[in-house]
Amino acid sequence: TIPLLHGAHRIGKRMDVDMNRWRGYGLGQFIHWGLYSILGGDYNGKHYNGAAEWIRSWNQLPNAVYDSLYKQFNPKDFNADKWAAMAKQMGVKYVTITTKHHDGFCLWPSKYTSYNISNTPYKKDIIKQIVDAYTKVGIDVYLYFSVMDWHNPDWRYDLKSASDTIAFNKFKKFTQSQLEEQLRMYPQIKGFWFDGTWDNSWKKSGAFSDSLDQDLKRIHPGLIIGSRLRADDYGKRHFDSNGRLMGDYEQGWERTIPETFADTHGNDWECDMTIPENGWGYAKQWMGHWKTSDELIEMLAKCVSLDGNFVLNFGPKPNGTFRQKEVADAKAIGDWMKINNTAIYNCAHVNWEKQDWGYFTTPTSQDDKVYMIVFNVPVSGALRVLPTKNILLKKAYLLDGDKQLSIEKLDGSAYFVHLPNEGQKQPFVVVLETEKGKNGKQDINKHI
Ligand SMILES: COc1ccc([C@@H]2N[C@@H](C)[C@@H](O)[C@H]2O)cc1
Repeated sequence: TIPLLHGAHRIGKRMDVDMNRWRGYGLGQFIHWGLYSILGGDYNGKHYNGAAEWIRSWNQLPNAVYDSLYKQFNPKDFNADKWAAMAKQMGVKYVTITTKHHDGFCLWPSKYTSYNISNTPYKKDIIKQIVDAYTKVGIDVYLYFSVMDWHNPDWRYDLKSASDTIAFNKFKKFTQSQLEEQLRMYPQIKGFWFDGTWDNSWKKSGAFSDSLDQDLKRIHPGLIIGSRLRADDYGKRHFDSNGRLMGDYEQGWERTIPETFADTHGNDWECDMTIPENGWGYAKQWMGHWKTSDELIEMLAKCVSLDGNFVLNFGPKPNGTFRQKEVADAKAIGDWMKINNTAIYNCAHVNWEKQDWGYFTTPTSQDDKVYMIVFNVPVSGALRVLPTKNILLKKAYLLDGDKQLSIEKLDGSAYFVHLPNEGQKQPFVVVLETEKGKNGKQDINKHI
């Protein structure tokens, strides 16, 4: 291996109580809210089709115009308790909220820049209200923080001169000050979600990213930080020059989900997903296909079946309310979770052969129980199950209502679980109770 000072300092998963809680969340909410929400991807009646929170960077409008939007920010209908209640009904266990996106505007009253919420007509601390309201209903809070800051004159994309280095050193101090300020002001938070760390200036700041990670965790033991913060001695990100994950979980699955367990490299990971095709901040016109709640529930099941968490993004309007489609999806997911969350919360991957009807999960607390989250019922109504060697199926029943299902032993160690022929209209869960077989020989293959 390559000797590294600022590579991964841990091999394998974090197994402390905070990370075990993170591992069991299953479902989270992302919220992107800021000055970009005012424009919603439009300017002067023209709609631009990039991600709406990036409008400042696409030169659709003069920077000065964008940077004065804070004078209009006054979300009259914002009510953090209503946001938290919607999230609670949806069944999310954690929320990640933008405190500062790439545009540099701070939703909290930072003392390190005047470009913050206290200088808007709204004045009040949005982050504190959200942290308090979500914590009150038992949802853990994580803070999104963009390192890249288009508003700060000391930000640099690359370090090409002594003056770049002097400016960027000031910028790094500013960054650390803002993060330590957030830890002091919002001690209830459980972690940071970093973004904006792909440029050369940060790739050349591996030592700083390592010391920052350690400083924040020293101030706030148990803090959870994903793999998008750090760069190693050679500018490698997420995985260091020896291929080891730098961070408490793999934070790279943005609008995409691993296909197989192998794709997860056996790490903890999180998928962050938009309901439209792309775009995180409020957009008046959403791009492409609007995912249905059934599609979103299947993505959630797939993530949990592969040992990941599924985090769904919401982009509130400038007045602090959510668009109708987001409210409807939160309700539909919540209604499904109310019945089926046993197969999601504190569940993990099952290393049985993947089947077409859906996804397996297993409760981390019980290894003799397996859940089948069924999306595609075959016309035969027979769901094939191929456990790993020496695992036998004892019982099968519907999670919702306990109706017993008949199990048919097939050749080898496979089974059919036969469904009743009432047509389920929603994805549903079958519970399997298993037992270890005598370590007798498996049936030989009769088709010699
Ligand atoms: C293709 O490059 C990017 C860079 C940043 C992003 C940001 N990360 C998401 C979580 C949003 O904050 C988006 O603006 C998306 C795509």
